[in-house]
Amino acid sequence: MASDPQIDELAAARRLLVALDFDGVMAPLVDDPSTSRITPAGAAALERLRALPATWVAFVSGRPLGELARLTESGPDALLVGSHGVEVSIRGELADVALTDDERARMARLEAALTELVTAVPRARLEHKPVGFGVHTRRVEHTELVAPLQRAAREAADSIGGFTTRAGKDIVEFSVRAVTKGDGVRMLRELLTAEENAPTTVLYAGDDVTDEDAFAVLEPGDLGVKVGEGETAATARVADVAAFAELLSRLATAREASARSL
Ligand SMILES: O=P(O)(O)OC[C@H]1O[C@H](O[C@H]2O[C@H](CO)[C@@H](O)[C@H](O)[C@H]2O)[C@H](O)[C@@H](O)[C@@H]1O
Repeated sequence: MASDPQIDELAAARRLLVALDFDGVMAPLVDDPSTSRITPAGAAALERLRALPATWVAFVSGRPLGELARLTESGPDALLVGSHGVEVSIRGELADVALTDDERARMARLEAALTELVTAVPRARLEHKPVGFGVHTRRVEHTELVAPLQRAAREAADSIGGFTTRAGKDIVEFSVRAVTKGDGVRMLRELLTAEENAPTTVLYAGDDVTDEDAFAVLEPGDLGVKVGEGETAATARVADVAAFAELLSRLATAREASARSL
């Protein structure tokens, strides 16, 4: 759990960026990724934080940017990082991720290989992303088929070459770009700084291995919160999505009090 002094320190930050992973942090994991939603408690806490002065909320996700915007019901002012740091959108301005001919060709080869592999495993699913693919296995009933599928998918990517592979929760992902969520958090700091809103403090929360890249770029005074189990460089931990919504609510209450006392 984040301690009260940790929350109070965040609440008193001059300019606070709250940067959040989506799946497994704001939205509970579900079988069908298109139905994921932020919990009502999490949404209420975010609304309170967004209403505060010098406070920004951003999402940093492995999801494609367009889908992230839809699922988070983001408006034109949103700060969004999608595709594990590759796609960045700040207040509707979208950094271009035009694929090179070589990247396009390698993706086409991998798509053909993964389609064949996934089709052979009942209830496995291939997710198409702007710069890669995800091989989903959450719904596979014959669990003994999962490891061989994931191994064959990795081998296919390795034999084509130039892919970054990430293991997530019931998913293996392949990207033609090596950019990380850490790059995404750095980019958010830079873009807000260019608007003269440089965050003095960052709260980052994540539940997966890919979030470790973001924890790694946090600076003294920032806070990393790991949601759930697993090794982490984050200095605070909560049990699950509900506990993290509770943390955000505590932060909103403390920051509202600190805003009133200014
Ligand atoms: O960085 P995140 O926001 O945590 O996104 C990571 C991946 O999330 C999605 O997959 C995961 O969530 C699904 C819905 O709960 C679940 O069915 C799946 O098993 C999880 O791996 C998403 O589909 C991926 O594109 C994201 O990279």
